[in-house]
Amino acid sequence: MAVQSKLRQQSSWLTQLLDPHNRAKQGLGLVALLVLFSLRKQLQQWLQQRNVVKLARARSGSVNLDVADALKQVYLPKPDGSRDLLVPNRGRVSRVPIKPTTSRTFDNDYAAFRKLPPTSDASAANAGKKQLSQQDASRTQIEDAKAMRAEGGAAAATAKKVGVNKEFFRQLKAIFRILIPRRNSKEVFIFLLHTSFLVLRTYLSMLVARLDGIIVRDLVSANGRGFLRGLGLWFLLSIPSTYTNSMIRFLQSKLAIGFRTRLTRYVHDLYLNDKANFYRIINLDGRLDAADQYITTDIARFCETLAALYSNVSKPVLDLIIFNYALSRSLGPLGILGLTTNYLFTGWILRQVTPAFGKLAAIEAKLEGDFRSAHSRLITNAEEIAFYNGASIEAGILNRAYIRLVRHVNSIFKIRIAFNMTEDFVLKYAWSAAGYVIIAAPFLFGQKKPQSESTDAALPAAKPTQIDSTVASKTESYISNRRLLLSLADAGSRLMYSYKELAELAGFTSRVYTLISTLHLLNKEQYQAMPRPIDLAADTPFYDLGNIQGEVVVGSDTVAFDKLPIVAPAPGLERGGEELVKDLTLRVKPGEHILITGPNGVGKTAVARVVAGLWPVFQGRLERPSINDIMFLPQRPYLSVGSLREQVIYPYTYPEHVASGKTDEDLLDILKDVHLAYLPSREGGWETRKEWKDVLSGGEKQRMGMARLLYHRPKFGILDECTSAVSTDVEGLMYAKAKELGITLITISHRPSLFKYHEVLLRLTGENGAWETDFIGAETEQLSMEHEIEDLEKKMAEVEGWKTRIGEIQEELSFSKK
Ligand SMILES: Nc1ncnc2c1ncn2[C@@H]1O[C@H](COP(=O)(O)OP(=O)(O)OP(=O)(O)O)[C@@H](O)[C@H]1O
Repeated sequence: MAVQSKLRQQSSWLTQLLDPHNRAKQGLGLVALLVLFSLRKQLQQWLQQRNVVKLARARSGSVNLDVADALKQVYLPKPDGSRDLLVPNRGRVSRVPIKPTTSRTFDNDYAAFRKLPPTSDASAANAGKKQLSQQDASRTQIEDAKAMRAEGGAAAATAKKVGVNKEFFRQLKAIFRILIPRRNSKEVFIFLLHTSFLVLRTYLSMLVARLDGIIVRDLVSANGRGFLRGLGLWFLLSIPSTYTNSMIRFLQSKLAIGFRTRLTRYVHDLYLNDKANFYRIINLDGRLDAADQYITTDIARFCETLAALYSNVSKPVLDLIIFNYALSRSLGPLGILGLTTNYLFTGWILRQVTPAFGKLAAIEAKLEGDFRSAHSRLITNAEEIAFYNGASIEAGILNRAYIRLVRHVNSIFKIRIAFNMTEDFVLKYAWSAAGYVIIAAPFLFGQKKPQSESTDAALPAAKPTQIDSTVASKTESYISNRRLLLSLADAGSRLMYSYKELAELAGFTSRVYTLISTLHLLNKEQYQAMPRPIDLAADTPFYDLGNIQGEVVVGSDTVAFDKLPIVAPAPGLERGGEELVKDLTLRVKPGEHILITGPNGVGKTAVARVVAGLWPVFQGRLERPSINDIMFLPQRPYLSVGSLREQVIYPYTYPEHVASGKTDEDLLDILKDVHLAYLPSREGGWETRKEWKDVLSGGEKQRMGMARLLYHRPKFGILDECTSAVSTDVEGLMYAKAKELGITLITISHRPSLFKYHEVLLRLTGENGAWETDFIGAETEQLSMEHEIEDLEKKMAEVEGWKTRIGEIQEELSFSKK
């Protein structure tokens, strides 16, 4: 009998805890809790396998690679066209499959991103540009004004209307296409799991509130056993509660990193494709200033804020619903009416005092970007700046960028003082006071017993106590309600904090959207269109990036220009692009080597830019070979991060080099041709990895550029003063070798000594875009030879003078010794 009563007592006790009105739901909750708890290990394993680095697949992969192999190459191509990124990791090699975003995906997404936000950096830039045109801008003025724009008004004008509005939700919707591309994306799974844990946390909070009340009730009624049992259950509850909390944080981070990976890959695929959008964004567009800041920092902050926001919003919303429901059963309709009025009124007050956090966040991000790019410029040009002793002026530029950032951040801090005060007062004090009043009313005025009391009375009776059971029951009810109210206040304040985060998210969303939108537009060659100035004479051509009419034929076996003006683009400027060469008409057939000369700044490199597709063909027609048959060598050779071998084979990857069938011996032969054969032994072999741009001299770098040409053997080579730092004798040998390999040379140079390696001369005169061609036949070549002979004879004539001077010096020295 005693045992039975004990059992009954215990079961009634548990029943009270697990809300007698909702046993089915509670049961389900507990089951879910247990299932999640037991699946913990499997879940983590699954996440690791799928997302973290996909290491396991690499280890058991069909190709066994060691770290040395992974250092040789970045990617491993696969038969289906995708590639595995090789990541050396703790002495092993991980293979991370990289599936490039398809052009179909980009086409599908284009419609969602084609509308650039009306008030972004673009508007700031345009505002500056408009001022410019009024000043009849000369090039210097343009540069000055560009600097002013970057320095001054841009930040203030940035993202004027950024905030939680319709535009924000439109942009967020567009970005979600990338974040969650499919219904079965892994982020959906993480999201659902995250949501389950959030629900579980709220459920556990309710159990804690209820248990709290029961413990105090047992305490008040001097029920020692009940109290101890409650304490035991309290610790038991702490296990799932702490686990739930850490899982929420874990899944939130997973969601953030998952989003970031998706966005970064998408942006990289759009930024670094064959259309060279990374070049266009700087040279053919004035809408963004520092894309690196957008890609590295803004995307990361956007993803972190978004992932955090979900748990920060959903948890308090869920809490508000569930706790209000629970309270409504204790406090009755009048209590709920009081609570709702309180929420609405205080919410309205807070809305009034909330500053425009979105706009502030966007400006802060822009200023951070400016500060960062100032540092990047210093690193890129460290040697030049050091030679000029330009540290102090650079310090000024950096400090100015930093001070502008700090001033802005400080102003945010100040704005926040008043807001935080109001927020704290409302959420901590006003809400608590309202809570006290609502709970106390039934007790003080005794008009109505709290409902929970009657509910409890309906339960199987708790152990009879010596103390007045009404007091115990009232205390229990009070403690439970008080805890629920405190949790409600907490949920409310978290919701308010989330609103702040939502506003900040609007700022980051605007930046990320602007980046993706600009890249999409550039990818479709949609540049900023400008209207033709009214005062422009009818016969003056107007080259607007929004109106490109030229035709480009890729795949031809010649390089041909047909009435093609070479125009320096001027993104967003009202006067349009500047015509450097007028209607160029010329055909370069294989074997017809051509030399382009002309004064500085006339547009020689511009011709190469147009052929390479970096600058648009505004009018006329261009024919050029496909990308594999033409190679461009710039004046400043770029040296990549990688081994010595990778410097020669650039832009080939190691597998492409292996597939080409060329060996290290072939590479050494090439280095011999450019007089760099000493490099592999001097630098410690082909695998040596160094910061090559600092290791090699100016002339060595240029010879490395020529080595690349001899390695790839394209049909055409466009050489833009790429041997200006190489001695003339070695330069001649390299040109002869290139011709011997069948490469047709289109050389840009001022050196007459190069005439003899070419058949045709294109001279750009710089007078109203005029140009002329000439055959470098015997006559021209002889003329250039004669020039050289003349030079040498002049020098020979000076020899006698130098000899006399040496004699004089020696005489003076012997005289001074005496
Ligand atoms: N990205 C650009 N946007 C607008 N104008 C440019 C750009 N790059 C160069 N220019 C301008 O185009 C003109 C031609 O430049 P280009 O580099 O073709 O000269 P160049 O004839 O090769 O001179 P040099 O002999 O000094 O190398 C110059 O006036 C230059 O200022």
